[in-house]
Amino acid sequence: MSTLSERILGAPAGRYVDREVDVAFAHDGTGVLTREALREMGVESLPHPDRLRLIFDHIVPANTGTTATLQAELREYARVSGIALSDAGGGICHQVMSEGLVRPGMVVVGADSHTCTLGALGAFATGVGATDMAAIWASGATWFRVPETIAVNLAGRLDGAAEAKDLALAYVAELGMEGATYQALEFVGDGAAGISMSGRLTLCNMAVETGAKTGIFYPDEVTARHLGEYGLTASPLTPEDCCYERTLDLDLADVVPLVAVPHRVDTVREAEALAGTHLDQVFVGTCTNGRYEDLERFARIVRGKKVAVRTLVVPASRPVLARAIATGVLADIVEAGCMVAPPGCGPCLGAHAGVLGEGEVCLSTANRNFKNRMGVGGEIYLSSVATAAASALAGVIAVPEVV
Ligand SMILES: CC(C)[C@H](C(=O)O)[C@@H](O)C(=O)O
Ligand code: SF4
Repeated sequence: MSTLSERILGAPAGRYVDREVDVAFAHDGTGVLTREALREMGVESLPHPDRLRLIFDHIVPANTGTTATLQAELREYARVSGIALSDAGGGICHQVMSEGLVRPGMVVVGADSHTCTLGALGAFATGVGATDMAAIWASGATWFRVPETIAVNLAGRLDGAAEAKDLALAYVAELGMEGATYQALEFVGDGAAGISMSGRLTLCNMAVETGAKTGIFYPDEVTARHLGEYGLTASPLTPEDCCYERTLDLDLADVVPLVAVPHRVDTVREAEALAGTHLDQVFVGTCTNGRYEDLERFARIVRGKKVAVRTLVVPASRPVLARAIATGVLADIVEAGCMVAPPGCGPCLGAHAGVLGEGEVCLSTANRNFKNRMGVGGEIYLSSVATAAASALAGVIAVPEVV
């Protein structure tokens, strides 16, 4: 009787295993460092370039000459070494990978902490540092300590204005920022089946905010439907009754709109308690909440109205942007007075396009609200898309209505 991580890694929790890696990716930031580490290690050719990917997303388009030069060098490196490149504007690495590049049962590593997002597809997906990534690129394999698992047992259905992001904030608050260090979170229970792939990606995305190695869903009909869009298939797997370190029971019907307050992700309050809080900016996007389903929900709320505060919407990938254009969702967002920036991380980590000034307050749909993250002296509140949309219209934090 094993957890899904144990089944994929092929050994019981606590054991160290060497595993071939199915896909290993880095972005424009960590890619530069990975390239540098490979140079220092004297590695010239890579054994499996077909399993590697570079995805430009963190600072796109480049914001300075230095960034542009580094990106140009990395672009050239990808070309000569045969590594597939998703260039600026293609989207955020985790979103790009979720669009047909990851299948259940795969071992996926990314040089970015939110690689756990891809556990939504039933893969064992985790983040590593750039030096580890260089070793993986050089050898095609790495070691893992098979994690112990916490079951997040979901019952019922989300209702009212609550969405998967509120559930994510609820479990992060419950476990705390170190509550699952080096463990895996397995999302199980009847309630898991009712969560869309977009919602699952949001839930797994935030696993690392509890210190977890990964978050993971069992492949089921929702997974099969998602993969089917890319011509891929998946066999369903069901949880075995086993060996969890602990079980966190959550009733989805109890989840209400929540907001994480500065400067900790696990300091969460009901949106209602914060209603009226001053805002200078609303930011909708990121690997947490920049998918089509998110943009569509946002558009449904702001359609035919005008935002009352600076609002920035950043699609998570080019396909997300293209679909939002095709369906009219983007026009609704633009007509409501929002700015739209090219697919990528946007201002999530304070590098460009939407950085906060001293004392400015942002309500963001991202996953981290650490001090100074979006700009020195800025304050970040984290919420769902619906709460962000209601707040953008109100100009202050507001509770979303059921739509
Ligand atoms: C820049 C990068 C290494 C970082 C991460 O790994 O998470 C970033 O994506 C973030 O969200 O803080
Ligand atoms: S969107 Fe934000 S959290 Fe996600 S990878 Fe980019 S910087 Fe990191």
